[in-house]
Amino acid sequence: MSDKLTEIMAWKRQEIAPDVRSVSLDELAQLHRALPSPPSFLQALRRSDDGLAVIAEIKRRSPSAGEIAAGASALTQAARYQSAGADCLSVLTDQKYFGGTLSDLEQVTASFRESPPAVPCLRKDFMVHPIQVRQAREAGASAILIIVRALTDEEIMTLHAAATAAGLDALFEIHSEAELERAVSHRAQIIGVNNRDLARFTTDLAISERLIPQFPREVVAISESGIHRAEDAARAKACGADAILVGESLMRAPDPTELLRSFR
Ligand SMILES: O=C(O)c1ccccc1NCC(=O)[C@H](O)[C@H](O)COP(=O)(O)O
Repeated sequence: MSDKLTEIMAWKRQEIAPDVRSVSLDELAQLHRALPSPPSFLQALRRSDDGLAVIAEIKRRSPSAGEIAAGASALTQAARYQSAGADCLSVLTDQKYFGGTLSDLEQVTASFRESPPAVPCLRKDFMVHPIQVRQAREAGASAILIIVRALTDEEIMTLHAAATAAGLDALFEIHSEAELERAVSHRAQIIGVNNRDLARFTTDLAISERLIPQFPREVVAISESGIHRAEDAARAKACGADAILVGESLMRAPDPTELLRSFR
């Protein structure tokens, strides 16, 4: 595992420790039945026009970029993405490294319920325990993130089962062939290639170009990170990506609608 990711994961385990308790699959299934069903993340990624789906990320800062949009309102940004026609949103809920909160996610999903269309939201955080899956479901998320390299197979199995019981999709994030193999062995339906090397903070779309053609046919393929312009999106599409996940360039764009259109 990379140094920064090791540091973030260690912090995350420490941060959630006070909230950790046993969370059964029954409890999550009951919660799922009690709450309104979130819109499907998986379905939104499978565009009927065969175009590239866009997952637009709300991200105020990051370890690699530093401040991106300090103090930006998650609600305002979500409304901009919604009117720009984003297929899904990714809402960073980690405070320490990314400046996000769970409350951002709650507010965004509530605003979509009040003013449709309800755009499916990924809880973008460093998941280590089913309690975070419960929080994600309560906050109105449609999906959670599973970073393959950061977790043991047992942890992945537990998180995946928890997500399924709670009615959430799981985005498996990978950066190598070995991680792809692990994601496939867990029957991942959605796999994202992170083009960012989390050790050196360089991004290289060639990682998507190498890995996505090796995906099983039925898996939804996402190219993540370092997508700034139409040509980057075209490269992702050309290697077989169904969707792209874009943070920094959309957060910095004076007009996300125009940039998002250019990606398609
Ligand atoms: O972005 C980082 O610096 C980072 C560092 C350590 C762990 C994860 C990190 N990023 C998470 C992401 O996956 C990106 O936010 C996402 O793919 C969007 O990337 P970008 O379009 O380049 O902002």
